[in-house]
Amino acid sequence: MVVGSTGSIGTQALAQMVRAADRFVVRALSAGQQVRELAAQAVAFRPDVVGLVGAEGMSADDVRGGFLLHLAGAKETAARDGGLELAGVGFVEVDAAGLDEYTPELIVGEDAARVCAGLPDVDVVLNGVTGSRGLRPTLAAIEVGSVVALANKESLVAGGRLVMEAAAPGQIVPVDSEHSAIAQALRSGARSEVERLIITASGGPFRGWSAEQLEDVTPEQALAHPTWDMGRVVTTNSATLVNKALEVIEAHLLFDVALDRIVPVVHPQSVVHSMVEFVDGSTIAQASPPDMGLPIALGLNWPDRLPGACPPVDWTQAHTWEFFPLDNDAFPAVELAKKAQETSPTHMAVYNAANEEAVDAFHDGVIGFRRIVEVVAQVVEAYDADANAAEYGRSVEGVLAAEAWARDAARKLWA
Ligand SMILES: NC(=O)C1=CN([C@@H]2O[C@H](COP(=O)(O)OP(=O)(O)OC[C@H]3O[C@@H](n4cnc5c(N)ncnc54)[C@H](OP(=O)(O)O)[C@@H]3O)[C@@H](O)[C@H]2O)C=CC1
Ligand SMILES: CC(=O)[C@@H](O)[C@H](O)COP(=O)(O)O
Ligand SMILES: [Mn+2]
Repeated sequence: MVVGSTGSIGTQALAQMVRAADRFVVRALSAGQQVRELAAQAVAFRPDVVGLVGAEGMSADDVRGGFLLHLAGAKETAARDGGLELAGVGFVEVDAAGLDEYTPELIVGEDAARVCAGLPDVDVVLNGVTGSRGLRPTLAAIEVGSVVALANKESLVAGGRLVMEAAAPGQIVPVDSEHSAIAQALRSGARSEVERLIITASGGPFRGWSAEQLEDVTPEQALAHPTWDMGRVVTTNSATLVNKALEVIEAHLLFDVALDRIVPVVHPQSVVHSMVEFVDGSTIAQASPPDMGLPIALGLNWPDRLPGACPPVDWTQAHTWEFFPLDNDAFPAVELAKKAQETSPTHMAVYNAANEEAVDAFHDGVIGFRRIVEVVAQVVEAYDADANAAEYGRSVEGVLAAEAWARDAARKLWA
């Protein structure tokens, strides 16, 4: 099943499932507000269950009504055209047999993703939701024993050890490109032979810029990622390097490697997705064009590869791959995260929540680009004084309380 099926990761996952239709049956789909798109996806994939949060202020009845209306429209189109054009997926052929009678069970409300993710007898739950709202769905899937193909890094970073301790070994399969690359490279040696993890970063649209140059950056500039086409939050996080900060912590938790042995390296081409250095001086890199099709397909089908998931590097052409150290002065987000992770079990939940608030404020024109990471730093520093920091890390409710505190503290900075 796919949580966040209408997003960038979700639609690319559906495209992979269309390509390898003999291997996948979609049991459930869940989305936020895109009712029309979800209804079309439902008609194309015929899940038993769909989940919808719905737009703010809409009643559950209105959301249901809207969905059923769009479902009827999508059925009509599919019957007429023999299929449906889905955003981010392409044209999907639809079998007319049983189409009229098809109506999925519909779960509506803020909890819809968690309910869908927690359905029993599902092999793999792909979590493609954005933000730490993905934490409960991740935990629900783990609890019922499904494999979690995890794109939603925030749930792991915010939940921390809680998530890793709830999961059985191998139950979380990384979809994030860097972590998929590391998981692939780790197959080259024993865990005891691993020296360091090298996480590549594109450097974002402002690679090489000084702190002063970053002062007047606009949302439009921040969303112009040089190599990847992704959702708004992760793209903004790439520009501030907060994405790399979250990914360093994600790697630390997933692969149980100490923070001082995880090295972020700027690689503007985004072809080497990360590397593992072994004790004998050998470095194993995973390379493919910047296309999430590969890590998504591998995450859904782990440990087996899906043929044709993405085109390979064209080795008949000349290529230049560059690697540079990170500029921690202009982009302090990674160092800040390492310190936060070492301070308490909930400091990264606070870091991430403050960042989510600051990213929204930046896009709303309330704060400037550089303020995003400054806000995160201020909120994390203020949290040091909270006597409950360690206690919060022992339960989901505690993590959510720490997050709520952080969101409030962040908003007060520009109120
Ligand atoms: N995009 C990429 O290439 C990569 C993304 N990632 C990670 O994957 C995750 C998803 O990113 P991306 O696909 O870019 O994000 P998008 O913003 O494109 O998609 C987010 C999805 O979450 C859904 N959603 C929004 N609010 C809720 C809610 N309250 N409950 C349930 N679902 C909700 C959205 O639904 P709707 O649109 O219907 O409102 C949408 O389907 C992030 O954690 C990101 O960091 C990691 C590596 C690469
Ligand atoms: C595709 C993917 O995994 C993103 O998380 C990507 O890594 C973002 O690029 P940056 O390296 O610029 O953060
Ligand atoms: Mn990534």
